[in-house]
Amino acid sequence: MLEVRNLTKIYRGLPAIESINFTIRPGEVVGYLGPNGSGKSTTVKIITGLVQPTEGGVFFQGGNIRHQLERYRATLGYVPEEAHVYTHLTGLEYLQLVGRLRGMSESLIDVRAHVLLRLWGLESWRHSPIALYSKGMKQRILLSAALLHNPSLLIFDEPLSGLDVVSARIFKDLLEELAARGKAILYISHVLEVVEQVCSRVIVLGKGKVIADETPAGLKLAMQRGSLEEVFAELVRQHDTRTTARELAEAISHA
Ligand SMILES: Nc1ncnc2c1ncn2[C@@H]1O[C@H](COP(=O)(O)OP(=O)(O)OP(=O)(O)O)[C@@H](O)[C@H]1O
Repeated sequence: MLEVRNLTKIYRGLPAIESINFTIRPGEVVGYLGPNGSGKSTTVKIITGLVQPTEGGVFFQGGNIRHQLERYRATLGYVPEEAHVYTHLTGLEYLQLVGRLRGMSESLIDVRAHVLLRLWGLESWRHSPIALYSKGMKQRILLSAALLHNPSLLIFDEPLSGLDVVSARIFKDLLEELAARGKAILYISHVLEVVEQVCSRVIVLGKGKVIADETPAGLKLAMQRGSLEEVFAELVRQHDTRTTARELAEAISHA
């Protein structure tokens, strides 16, 4: 469904990502992992059509997204890590705004918004400004906004951020339901324990390049490691974290 082909982005002469290739098929939940600065956000900005690549392209159902940006965006649901929400709007007004921007009919917006608000436990807050919502409530509104138009491609960047245990559980089960309904899902996160639970495949980035694209089980087997976290540490050759932690603690205790 989504094909990222030979994607390169150069900022000020330096590559943020270099020759990235991968596909996401319907029904797949693909984890996109990498250390800070490895190029995850840059890839997502290009996939969502916000930034143009220096080379390569993103193809949705065979066509380059640049030639069908509006139609493509209508099939895309995106939950960014740091969202700018109009906090003076109520939860219901925000969903109505998002639905109108996506060209949905008023009656469909009304039905879907009420169901989503009820299922996320936000019904009694629907007429309150988002400014009064807790972090987890805001996150549930963002998830609702991404799902409102029933997109076929979903991109979630740290979607569990701020969610309590029950909401996080609902979200993880929801991912399974959406995948079973043929959605293609890209899941960006540093929480590898969850990635291992929810992703059918993981792509690991290191310094702007894909260094692994495998199932979590395949990666663990190939690298003879017990958890995805150990595989990740090995792949990106993270330095000795214990020593760095000790040096940090010592640095602040010596004036
Ligand atoms: N607008 C920009 N101008 C210049 N350099 C940029 C720009 N955006 C990103 N970069 C650089 O590109 C590289 C990749 O950054 P990116 O934000 O994609 O990484 P990331 O994997 O999302 O990191 P994090 O996990 O910290 O969010 C970094 O070296 C970053 O400094």
